Amino acid sequence: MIQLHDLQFEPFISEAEIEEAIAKVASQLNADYKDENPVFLGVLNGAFMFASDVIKRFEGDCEVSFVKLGSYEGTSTTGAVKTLLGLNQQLKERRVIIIEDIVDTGNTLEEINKILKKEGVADYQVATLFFKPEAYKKEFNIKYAGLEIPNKFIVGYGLDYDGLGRNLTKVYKRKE
Ligand SMILES: O=P(O)(O)OC[C@H]1O[C@H](OP(=O)(O)OP(=O)(O)O)[C@H](O)[C@@H]1O
Ligand code: HPA
Repeated sequence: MIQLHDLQFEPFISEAEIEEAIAKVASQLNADYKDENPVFLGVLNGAFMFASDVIKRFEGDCEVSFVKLGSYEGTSTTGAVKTLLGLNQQLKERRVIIIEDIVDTGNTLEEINKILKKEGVADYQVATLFFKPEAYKKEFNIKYAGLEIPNKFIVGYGLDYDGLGRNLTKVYKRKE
């Protein structure tokens, strides 16, 4: 059990399970994009760890870029996704893979959809380490999902509770 701010969290997903999920996504990305010179677009802050681990396993040429979006306060979404750091690279006619730590309600993804449509990319897909199907309310298909998880608030491996917990190497869920 760990404590972050006022809340307690219990172990939920082990390092081995995370490793296996990363390897699965990496092998799918290698199969689909190896000769495509894609752009990996990481969504900060949460995706920094997954981006590093999955992109290291990519075996073709690729480019890496980041945007910074935010919408969570405490353990819930505000519903308003703010762009805190926008694109700094031309993505016109490029194949883009959005790298997320988690897709939850899909609000963040919807905002990125808008950004990428304006850029005129060739196509884009999402690769996320964690996916909460019960919480997801949008149409866009989540093609690459490492692990589907129930609708619980989690921390660790990039994910935070009010700034804490991103450095944890396994994932914890909020104690009920
Ligand atoms: O599908 P959604 O409900 O939009 O949730 C997913 C988003 O929420 C988290 O970001 P957050 O807004 O907490 O910012 P952070 O990455 O800086 O922690 C996470 O990193 C995803 O980007
Ligand atoms: O379960 C979560 N934990 C931390 N941050 C998040 N952002 C969306 N869902 C989550």
